[in-house]
Amino acid sequence: MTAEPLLAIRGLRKSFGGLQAVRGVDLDVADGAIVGLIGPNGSGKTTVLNLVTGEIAADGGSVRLAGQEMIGLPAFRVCRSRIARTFQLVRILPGMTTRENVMVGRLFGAEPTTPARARDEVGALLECVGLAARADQAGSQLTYIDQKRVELARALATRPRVLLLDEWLAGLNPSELQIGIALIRRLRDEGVTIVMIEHVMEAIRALCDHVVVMSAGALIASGAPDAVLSDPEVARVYLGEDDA
Ligand SMILES: Nc1ncnc2c1ncn2[C@@H]1O[C@H](COP(=O)(O)OP(=O)(O)OP(=O)(O)O)[C@@H](O)[C@H]1O
Repeated sequence: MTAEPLLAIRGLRKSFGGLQAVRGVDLDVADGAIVGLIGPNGSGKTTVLNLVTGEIAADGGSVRLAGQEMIGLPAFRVCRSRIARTFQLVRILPGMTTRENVMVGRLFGAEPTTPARARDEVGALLECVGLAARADQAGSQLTYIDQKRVELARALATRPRVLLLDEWLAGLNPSELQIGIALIRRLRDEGVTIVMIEHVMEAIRALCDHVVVMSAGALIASGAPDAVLSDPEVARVYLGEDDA
C-alpha cells in the first residue's frame, strides 16, 4: 500500500427519487491493486461506477484520482484523467469494425493521437484481448463475449490508470473464465489498477487483494477475499436475497 491511495472515494451519495442508491460510500484503492466490489443485485455497485466516471451526477461526496477531484467533471474528462470502464450490458458501436471500436478509445482517451497512428497502435490491444483475427469484422456480427473483449480493449486504449470492470467475467464458460482471469491479472501486472464488480466468486478469490461488500447502498464489509467471503453477514445479504 502506498501512503496516498490512487483512488480515494469519500462520502459518495446518490438518490433516485426516494431511493438512496448510494449512501455515503468511502473506498480507498491503492495503486496497483485489484479491488473487488460485490453485493446483491440493486445494492448500488454500478451506481458507484457511474458516479466515479461522471456518467451521473453525485448528490455529494468526493472522488479523487491521485489527488485530483473527479466529481463535477463530465465523463469524457474523467476518461482523459485516466479512469476507464466497461459496462454490465455491453455498449459497443455496432456499425463499426472491431478495430474501429477500439480506435475510438485511442482517439478520444488520454493522449489522443492521429487516426493513422491509432489504427497501428490498437493492433497490440486486439492481440492482448484475443481479437486480432476479428479486427475487421463488424461489431454487430461479434458474439456477446467478443463484444465484451472489444469493450475491454476500447477501455484500455484510453490509457487508464484505473480500470473499472462491471461484471466483465459474467457469462464466460469455464475455459474463457480462466483466460479472462489471466488477462485481468496481466493488466494489473502491467500497471493498471482495477476495481471489479463481479458475482463470479472464483474470480474474486483468484484476483482480488481487497474486497468490499455493498448492501442497500452502503459498504457493510471489507478486507481480504477469504475473510470477507466467510463473513456470516456477507453470506446473509447474499443468501437472504437469493443473489449469490
Ligand atoms: N438511473 C436510475 N434511475 C432510477 N433508479 C436507478 C437508476 N440507476 C440505478 N437505480 C436503482 O438504484 C439501485 C442500485 O442500482 P445499481 O444498478 O447500482 O445496483 P447494482 O448493485 O449494480 O446491481 P446489479 O448487480 O443488478 O447490477 C437499484 O434499486 C436501481 O433500480
